[in-house]
Amino acid sequence: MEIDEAVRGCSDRRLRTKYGNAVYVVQRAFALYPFEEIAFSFNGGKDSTVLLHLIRAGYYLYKKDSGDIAQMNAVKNCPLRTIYFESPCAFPEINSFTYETVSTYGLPLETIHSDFKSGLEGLLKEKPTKAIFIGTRIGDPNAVGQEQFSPSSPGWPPFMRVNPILDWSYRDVWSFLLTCKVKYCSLYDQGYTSIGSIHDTVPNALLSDSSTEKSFRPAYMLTDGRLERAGRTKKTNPKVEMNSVASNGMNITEGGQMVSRAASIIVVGDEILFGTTEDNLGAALCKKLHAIGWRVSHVAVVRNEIDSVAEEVERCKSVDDMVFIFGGLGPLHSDVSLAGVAKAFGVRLAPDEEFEDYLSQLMGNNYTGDRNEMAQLPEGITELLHHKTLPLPLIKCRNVIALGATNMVELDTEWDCLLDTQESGLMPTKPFVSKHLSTTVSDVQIAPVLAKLCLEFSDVYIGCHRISRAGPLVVNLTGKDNQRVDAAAEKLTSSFEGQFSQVDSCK
Ligand SMILES: Cc1cc2nc3c(=O)[nH]c(=O)nc-3n(C[C@H](O)[C@H](O)[C@H](O)COP(=O)(O)O)c2cc1C
Ligand SMILES: Nc1ncnc2c1ncn2[C@@H]1O[C@H](COP(=O)(O)OP(=O)(O)OP(=O)(O)O)[C@@H](O)[C@H]1O
Ligand SMILES: [Mg+2]
Repeated sequence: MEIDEAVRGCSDRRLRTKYGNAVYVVQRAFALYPFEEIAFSFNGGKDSTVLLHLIRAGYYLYKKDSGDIAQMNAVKNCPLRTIYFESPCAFPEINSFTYETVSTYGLPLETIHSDFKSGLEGLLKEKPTKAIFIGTRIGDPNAVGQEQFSPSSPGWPPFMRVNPILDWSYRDVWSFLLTCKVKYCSLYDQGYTSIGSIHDTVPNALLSDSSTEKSFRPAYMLTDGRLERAGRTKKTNPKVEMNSVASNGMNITEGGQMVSRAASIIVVGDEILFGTTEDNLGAALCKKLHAIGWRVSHVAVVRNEIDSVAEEVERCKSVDDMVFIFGGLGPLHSDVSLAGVAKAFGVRLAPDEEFEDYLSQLMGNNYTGDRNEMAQLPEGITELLHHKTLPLPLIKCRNVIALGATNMVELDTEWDCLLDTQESGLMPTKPFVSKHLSTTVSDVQIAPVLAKLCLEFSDVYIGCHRISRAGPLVVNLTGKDNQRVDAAAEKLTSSFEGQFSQVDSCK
């Protein structure tokens, strides 16, 4: 079978893996559903062209595996029911390619002249249809939340959507089409990278050829697959969303500067909970945040477990402006932090080509394993924060930033990069001012005075700690308004004339 031979014989390991997974899904679909109750949704687009050839290969392998040797010669093609929703707004090139292709491959075509939903209702009424192959890929607006086998949505007629190329990237699609040397719609050679209707689709401006004004380079030359839909004028891919920063009601600006922002820190590490290692990065990050006027509301240490991470992220992301997460990043079994973040946001992990490029530049082909786990990032919510001093960009999922630092030096570097990168959202706010007052007055005497002071100065943080049970008590007054901190300190010291002395820090 020419497709199977072309891919298995090629040197592109990633393509071979993607192909293997996709034809496996195709074969399982043939094993699960009667052949006559499966349909193939084909529209002449590049993704459905890939799918066509995967279905042909998968069908061949399915027949081969089921020992149907007698039929093997006849299984050159796969006469699967094919549905095409034809629209008067389709490009003529798409129409002609669709008709030509079904004829070349002997596909029985059912053309539908209505919208998807009512067309499918009609189809299911007419003929039992249990499963439909669709060329949906991650990054398509309708792909979020889908799996390789996803039942149709509520409100839609009941069938199984089978998405064999769900995890394929733009580049995978072109590697496949070019490796297999199969025909695709001519529009893709004229700079179209994703094709909708004639009213909302133009060639992708990123492929415009500067030497000749009106010509465009072919679609396979687009290097950044995330810009595949740049030629689609109406619907855009919401993959990279604006930061959604939780409001804590304190983010008023003063002279253009944020007054207060709050962060929480999640440290992921079983070994910290076992007591075998100590976390010092969390404490260092608290200091750094404090130094730029951010309040840290919460530091948590959680297990290397998806649910533990997800629960903590879920709690923090909605109450704090920003959440920092340390540990549990990488290819090991215990590196589940990003899976936890994805779960907290209700999305799943999906391959990110750009991140994968960074990984392969850094580590060659050794990092991947067959499924490139390290390049899987939470789908639709991830932004990469680049900085020239970082070998790998930092990962930001809405208001959660994953830090890869494992020691102080690395933390210092990552921190400087975050401050230097506007997209991080880590803006310095009005700095805190603090006064530390030490006294030997007994707790019993000081308690009612401090309680009253807290009520009167609710905008000043008033905390106390002791170095030892018998030693002096240090009262810490921290706030954003110098005068208010001074006034609170004045009030406290005047209540205990001569019994307080100011110290430089908490020590
Ligand atoms: C065979 C088929 C099945 C579909 N099933 C669903 C579905 O279950 N739920 C849904 O919301 N949309 C469904 N859709 C619609 C797609 O989500 C999407 O709107 C469609 O592919 C158009 O994409 P476009 O708007 O980018 O052209 C289906 C489309 C097709 C062709
Ligand atoms: N008009 C249609 N008729 C039949 N199937 C369709 C139609 N439109 C979309 N589909 C199904 O939905 C899938 C996803 O559509 P989409 O437009 O994203 O991909 P494509 O058309 O194959 O490629 P491209 O992204 O380049 O347009 C298709 O591969 C096909 O299975
Ligand atoms: Mg299309």
